[in-house]
Amino acid sequence: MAVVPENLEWSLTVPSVKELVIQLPATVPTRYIRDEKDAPIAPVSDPSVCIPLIDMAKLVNPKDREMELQKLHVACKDWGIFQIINHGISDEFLKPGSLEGYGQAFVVSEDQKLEWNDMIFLKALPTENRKLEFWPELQPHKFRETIHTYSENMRDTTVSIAGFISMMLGLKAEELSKAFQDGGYDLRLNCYPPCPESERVLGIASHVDISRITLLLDCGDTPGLQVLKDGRWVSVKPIADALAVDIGTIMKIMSNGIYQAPLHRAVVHSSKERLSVATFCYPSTNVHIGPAKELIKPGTPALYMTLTMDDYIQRFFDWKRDAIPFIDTLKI
Ligand SMILES: O=C(O)CCC(=O)C(=O)O
Ligand SMILES: [Fe+2]
Repeated sequence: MAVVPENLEWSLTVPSVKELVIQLPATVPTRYIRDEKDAPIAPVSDPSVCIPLIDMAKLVNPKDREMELQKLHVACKDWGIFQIINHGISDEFLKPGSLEGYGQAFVVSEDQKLEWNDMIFLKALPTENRKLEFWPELQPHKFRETIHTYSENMRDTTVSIAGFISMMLGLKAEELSKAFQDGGYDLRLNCYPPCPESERVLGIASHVDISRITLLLDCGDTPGLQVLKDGRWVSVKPIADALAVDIGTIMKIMSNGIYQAPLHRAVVHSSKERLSVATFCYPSTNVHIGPAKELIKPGTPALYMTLTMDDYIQRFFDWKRDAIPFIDTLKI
């Protein structure tokens, strides 16, 4: 008898999408097909639906800083996602090489729709969190060193963004930066093989990240990421050397709902493979998650409960995905 996962911490094993594609199917197994009606996709020609672009060089330049900080604040409030350029990470580390992936997470029933995606999920920082038995050792060449340096670069970038965000929210910048410095960083390497029925499947179904902040790297120029804004799916156009910064549920709670944690998804292409790397930043386990105390005043009560990181993760694993959005289960 098949083992049925009790919660989202365990996942049923599913076939590899890449292996399926090798057989050159003309159609796709029904388990991947999603024909249900969804929000419309915004036309790419509409300039009002372009996700905000933040220049990190301007954030550190006293002459341009004030304006760019305002842009950042508005991006977090209105979108919860933006792209950053001039983040200082060398190009070499934005190309993590050819990544191979296998597996899917959160598959809890045999008839649940599957994603057109093979992925590898790794705990990267702090280094003692690494379970090296899951890390490829010899192939791809230099995988371990590359991921090590890559995750450290992602941490440094997240720490600077956190500093700027805390300034705009009126929080103590050093405290938040320190919390991000000591946080946990997990990597999800997504591989979306080409799909003969690309319009009828999803690479990643619509979701909100449960992290504090997620940095997303497109390894190439094939678009795939879409974010839901005002009832329409907006495509994020990959920009060379840019990273997308996505506000997760923890940051939305911390900001007491001032910042958005947007629904996003990944669509796939009919003839091109797409690779992306998501770096999820979490607080370390001893940190409490809740609205920042500076933001709770008479007239602006806490909208979300405060709980330990362990409780937060446990609640996520026990959450029933089809019921209410996860963040709503944490409302006071
Ligand atoms: O591939 C993408 O652009 C989206 C990835 C994503 O949302 C995730 O891994 O959580
Ligand atoms: Fe995501």
